[in-house]
Amino acid sequence: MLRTRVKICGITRIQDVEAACEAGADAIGLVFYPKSSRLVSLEQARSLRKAVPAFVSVTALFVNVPHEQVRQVLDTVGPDVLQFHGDETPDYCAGFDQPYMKAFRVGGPGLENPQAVLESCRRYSHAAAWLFDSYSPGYGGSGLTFDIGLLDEVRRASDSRPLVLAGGLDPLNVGDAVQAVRPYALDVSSGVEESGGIKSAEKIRAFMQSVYRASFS
Ligand SMILES: O=C(O)c1ccccc1NCC(=O)[C@H](O)[C@H](O)COP(=O)(O)O
Repeated sequence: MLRTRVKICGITRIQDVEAACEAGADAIGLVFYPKSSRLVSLEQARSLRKAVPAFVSVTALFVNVPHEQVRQVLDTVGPDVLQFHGDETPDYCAGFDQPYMKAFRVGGPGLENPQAVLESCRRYSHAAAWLFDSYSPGYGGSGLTFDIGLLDEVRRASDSRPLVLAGGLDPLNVGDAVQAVRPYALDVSSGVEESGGIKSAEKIRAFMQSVYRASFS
């Protein structure tokens, strides 16, 4: 059995890249959403990317940006995976010839029941993974949890993609979430932070320890 993979999202500082990688994170996320407290500039993103060791991947997160903006990040930063967290269409997401994750804001409009969640996901059949976050008036990184029962149909479906669980995870609740959902990976931001964009090495370590424990129990 493999340990559930972990992405630490919304990193803005080199020391947080180091803390995440030393604790065993599999991926880090860089946020290119202007309204986010975790927004990074292209220059910042390039420096952070260089600090990431081999075998740890880098995800670039966008919300409803023009195609050219994603291209610019691909060309200058070189992320491994794209994460679309807004209302991007399947054609748009597939248009970069790059692995991508589509985020679904579970419990929000059109995603209020398990069947609707599955139908929505199936539109993104080319996605490398489907990411499930809670609905919030902003687009994500809210620290809010959602009813994981809404993922029942997705978990049952035979054509499901790797499932990434997000939304309000922290060192205390992640163990139960892993055991209940058995996702491919977890994505966390607020739960390992001191404040917006400032991660806590201690919370990251505690989060990883909880994930290790739950993955093998
Ligand atoms: O982090 C942000 O500010 C953000 C802004 C807009 C869209 C998504 C954003 N973050 C996404 C994530 O950090 C994670 O994928 C996920 O939403 C978990 O966030 P959290 O509930 O804070 O752990």
